[in-house]
Amino acid sequence: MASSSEPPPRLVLTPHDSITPSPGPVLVCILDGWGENKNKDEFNAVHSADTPCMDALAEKAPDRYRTVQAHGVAVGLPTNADMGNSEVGHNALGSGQVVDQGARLVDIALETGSMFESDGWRLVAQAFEDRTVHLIGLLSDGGVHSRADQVYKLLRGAAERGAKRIRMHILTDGRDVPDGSSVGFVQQLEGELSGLARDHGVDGKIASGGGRMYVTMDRYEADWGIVKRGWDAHVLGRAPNRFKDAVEAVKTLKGEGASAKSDQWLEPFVIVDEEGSPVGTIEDGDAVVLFNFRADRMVEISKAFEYEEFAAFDRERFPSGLRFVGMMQYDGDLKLPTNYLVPPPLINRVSGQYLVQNGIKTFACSETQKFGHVTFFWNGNRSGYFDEELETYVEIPSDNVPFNQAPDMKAREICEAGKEAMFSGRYQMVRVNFANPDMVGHTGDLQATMRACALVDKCVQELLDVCDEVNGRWLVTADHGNADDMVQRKKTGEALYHGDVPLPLTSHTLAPVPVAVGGKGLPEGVRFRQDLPKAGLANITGTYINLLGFAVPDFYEPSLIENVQEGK
Ligand SMILES: O=C(O)[C@H](O)COP(=O)(O)O
Ligand SMILES: [Mn+2]
Ligand SMILES: [Mn+2]
Repeated sequence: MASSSEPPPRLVLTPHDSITPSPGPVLVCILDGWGENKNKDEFNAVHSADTPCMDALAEKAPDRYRTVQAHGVAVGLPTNADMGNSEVGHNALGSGQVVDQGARLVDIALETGSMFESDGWRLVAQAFEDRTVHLIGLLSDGGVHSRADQVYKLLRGAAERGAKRIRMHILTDGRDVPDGSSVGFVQQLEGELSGLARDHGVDGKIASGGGRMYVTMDRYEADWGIVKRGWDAHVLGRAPNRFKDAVEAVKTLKGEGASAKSDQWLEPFVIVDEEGSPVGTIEDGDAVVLFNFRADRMVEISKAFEYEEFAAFDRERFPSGLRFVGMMQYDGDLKLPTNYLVPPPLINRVSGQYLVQNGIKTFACSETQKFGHVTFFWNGNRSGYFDEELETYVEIPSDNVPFNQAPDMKAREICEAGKEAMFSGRYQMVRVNFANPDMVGHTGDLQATMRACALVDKCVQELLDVCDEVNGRWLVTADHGNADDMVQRKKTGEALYHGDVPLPLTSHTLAPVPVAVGGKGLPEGVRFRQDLPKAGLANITGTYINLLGFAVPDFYEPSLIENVQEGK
């Protein structure tokens, strides 16, 4: 994450030797969470939905259709058991590079101990003697925003180095991990805290929490009310639900049977002592550590803790002298937060920098929930424009509802904006992201997700038609799987049921994702190379740079395409 204050590198694109500049715009279309899963039963919403456009891309032009890896080490994650996600996926799509991502960098900082020698850690350590250390974040082993094993190592590191009083503020998951798993994670954390009391005499307690989609972890300013609920619970010790015990809190708020709430949406709670006082409000001089490594859902809460001037909601009390750190610096341009434990991935010379330095005009659009994906993540975790003259970013406001209740989301509006941008003749590159397969997929609602996939397929067809009409070239792909598997499975692949109800899968998948290229403006001889069977998302950057008519910068992963009728 470099800052825009660095002198910009001089980045020159050279013409491709056989693919001429595109006569019309190059459309890059991201279907968020649309995997190509080999398991094609009724729980694969991509497969089960009516998707004539994507089906035809695969069937009618097989040498212009393939899949690429979107998970694990191919996108900079620690292991191939790690599913892909929007952050690492869009980083790769926008930068043409595979970099070690947050999850891996934190693992390394814990293994080598460098985390405990960082300036950020020294700041936290100032609170060990006579103040409280608060840890706030997503409690699960999803590995998308955080990992419980890293949190436990962090806790032990603090205890071994003299922390005396620790309070945990936990967001329950059920989105990157199965719904219902949060009780187990809370029990596990309680076990860790008991171990710290036994081995190091640490007074450690869970102090507050709530579901990640309802408390604290908003993103892209979709709904600041979510962050306020978190502030009230974590800092002020105020929530509509008060319990003496965190396991009881999560079990009760979740409820049972048909009216059970998803872990993602639990109401905020605080833990109180025998007298009814909150056990862990955040006070002057305390240390606060946000333990998520991923940025998007930590930016707003970071602003609430860091900015003295702050208007998004009334904080009522702003503790003074806080020792506030993030697991990482979440926004390099804003330098937010100022203090952090692990330096974030450095993603330099991203495609957006190349495009503006070569005068290419770009249009990027999505709805709020994915807006930062096609801008901030795409640009290597940089907020703002590289060049406002050459770039137009359009955000369509998302609804604030569970998306199975509105599975169309803003697909139609995004489609219209993309068409208009192509018709306008103002842009050489138009990129859009459709949020539906991912956001509806995360609800675990199979029918709604099928509807979402069918609508997105229609929108893609409309965009491709317009792209052809204006003599453009197009590339359709996705950032990771999600909608392609909507059920939890046994190791053998069979669906798991509770009684006769299938157990929903709300998380992403390990599936590869489709890539299709085409367009009236594309030379006939362009097709996918056969020699890159293990290609991943980072290979797509060079591919759209070729579609624009340029050669791929040397240090980027190679392009997926070749022109077998050179000069035509
Ligand atoms: O934050 C989320 O919504 C999920 O944890 C991951 O989804 P995304 O990576 O597609 O944003
Ligand atoms: Mn995504
Ligand atoms: Mn997702």
